[in-house]
Amino acid sequence: MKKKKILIVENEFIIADVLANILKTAAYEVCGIADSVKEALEMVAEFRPEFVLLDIYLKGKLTGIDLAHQLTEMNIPFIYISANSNQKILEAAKVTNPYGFVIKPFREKDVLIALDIAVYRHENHLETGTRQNAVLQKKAAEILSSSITWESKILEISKALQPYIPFEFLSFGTKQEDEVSFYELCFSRIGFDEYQSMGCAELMVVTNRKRHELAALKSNDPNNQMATWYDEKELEALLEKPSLKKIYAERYDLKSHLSFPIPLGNDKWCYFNFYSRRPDAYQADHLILCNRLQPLLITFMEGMLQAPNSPLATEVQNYTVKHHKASIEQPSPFSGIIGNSHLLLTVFDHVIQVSKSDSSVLILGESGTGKEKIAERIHSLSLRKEKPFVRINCAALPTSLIDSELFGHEKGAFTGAHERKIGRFEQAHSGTIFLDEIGELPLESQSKLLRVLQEKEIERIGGRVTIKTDVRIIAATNRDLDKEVAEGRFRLDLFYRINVFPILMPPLRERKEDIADLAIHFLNIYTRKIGKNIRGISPQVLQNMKQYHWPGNIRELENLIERNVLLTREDMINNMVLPTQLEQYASVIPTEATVITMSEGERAHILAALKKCNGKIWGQGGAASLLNLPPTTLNSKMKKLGIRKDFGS
Ligand SMILES: Nc1ncnc2c1ncn2[C@@H]1O[C@H](COP(=O)(O)OP(=O)(O)OP(=O)(O)O)[C@@H](O)[C@H]1O
Repeated sequence: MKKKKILIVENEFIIADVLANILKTAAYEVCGIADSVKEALEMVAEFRPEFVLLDIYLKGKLTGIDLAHQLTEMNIPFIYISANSNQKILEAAKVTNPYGFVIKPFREKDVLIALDIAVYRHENHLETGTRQNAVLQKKAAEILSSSITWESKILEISKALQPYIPFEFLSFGTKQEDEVSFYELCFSRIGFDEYQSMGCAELMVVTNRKRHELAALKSNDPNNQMATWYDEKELEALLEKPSLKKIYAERYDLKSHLSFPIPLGNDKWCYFNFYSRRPDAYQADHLILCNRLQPLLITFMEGMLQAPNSPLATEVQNYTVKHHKASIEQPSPFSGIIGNSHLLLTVFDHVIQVSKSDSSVLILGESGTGKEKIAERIHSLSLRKEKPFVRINCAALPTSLIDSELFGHEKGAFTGAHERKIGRFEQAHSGTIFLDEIGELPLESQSKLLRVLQEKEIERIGGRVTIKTDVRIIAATNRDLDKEVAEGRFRLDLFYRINVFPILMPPLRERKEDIADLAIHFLNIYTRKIGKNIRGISPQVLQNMKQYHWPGNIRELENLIERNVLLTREDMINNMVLPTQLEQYASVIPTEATVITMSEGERAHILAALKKCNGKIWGQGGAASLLNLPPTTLNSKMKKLGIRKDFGS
């Protein structure tokens, strides 16, 4: 095997020397030792290391964290080796997404295991990248050769990008050349595979503006020539002036943005402008991805220039887009998993992205958010779908039985082992094992599990032979594993090994738009099961359900619907007792003991804030900042609650 080239960035000579010796003995190639960011960058340029081990404090003003950001942009993986325990610095280091973290003083073993895990994770990352490119290339060729309309082709390529660059809204357009020409095509995501399209004609109707007015607004947008991302704050700053982007952001409640320009030759440019409702959907990683995808998209757009009726080649002014909704031709891979909120759609995108690979997946989220459901779906969409899916709940087994449950035992291995037992890993051979509640696994079993993951072989308890296993790992936990690692209850090396592809399940209170659909879904299930004829749930009950905070998430909602189906005597659920949150509102609304609904409480709260700010919403001293809400969210809440800007209602 080729020796991996490693650069050490460490200002303490003795430690650097010890590290170099450890690495050389383990057959790594140390291509240099730098003691400052400046020197490190020179060595990176000269030797192109495959990995960097870096300390946080170095010679000079710049730190290892500054270097880490640059390494990310150059796509060079790194591991921190540091004695720093300052929480703020550790947080800043974590944001740079290292491949590992070794704490000083370290043992030889710590460094080698961290490197081993980092190499595994990076290879996984590269494999995913190569696969992504191959998949996209194939997809782009299929789209180009298909006989669908021009705008459908743009939609299809945007959809193909969705798993890699997530968006709830996308505008595709050309650079604004003059005051008259104007070309924009927008897609708003309304379901997993459902998008609503808008062309120039619709934009004119929706915004109540003429073409030249839209053109003037668009000319206020910056013409980036490189992919650029904007988080919530940066987007707010970008949208201070009236512009087309501002209209989109306000109308669709968009919080972050990534502009991805594609050069078409002769100083012509087109743009894929991605927007998300999440404030932090785009990061530096996306710029690397854009860089990688740009050649592919240039080829695609060149193909599109040749396509019949290409608005890029013909007179743009004559072009209008028919309003259409993307049709769903195939059954959704997520049927049975209810919800259309953008947070859940992001989870679906991640599932699609990871399911075909063999990467380990770590599903994080509160209890009852659907982690197991997602784990099953990853398996059923994977190439292992015909093979076993074996679930084990690490919290449900007594410590003494975990090892024999996971790895099996031989007859007579311990008192009570009357028969040979095949463990779950063996049962899952060539399939998937789902380690639920992995955060509960005792430390001793964690070491054994790590060994199995590294060596891909197991030994039954009391057995002498090693058995090869080929098992894909999906783990889930509702614990904060970072904290568990920090407090010594979870092994750092195991954490890095399983945390290759994290998927975060949103709590129900953050996707309230899914509550009504879920409630109806469970109502249908339980009326059928229990044999009652209940037509629906009253709007008022649904409204109250939306105000509730659902600590038990979907499981709690499911149980509540089941109970209400049992209890209801009418043909409609008109009453539902929910644990109240009224105490929370009591301090906000100083009325007598009058019971008010949640929306009344929200309305009173907003009105009070508007009054205090004299009706000002945006900027400093505005109601939005007082309520700690983005102004766009406050605006849409006001619209929903029927509060006018002059704060009448
Ligand atoms: N989006 C969804 N649509 C329909 N049913 C769902 C959805 N998400 C979860 N459920 C249902 O909610 C219940 C809880 O889901 P699940 O067991 O997957 O959650 P979990 O996060 O694994 O919980 P725990 O951490 O407690 O094990 C299950 O009955 C599951 O079928």
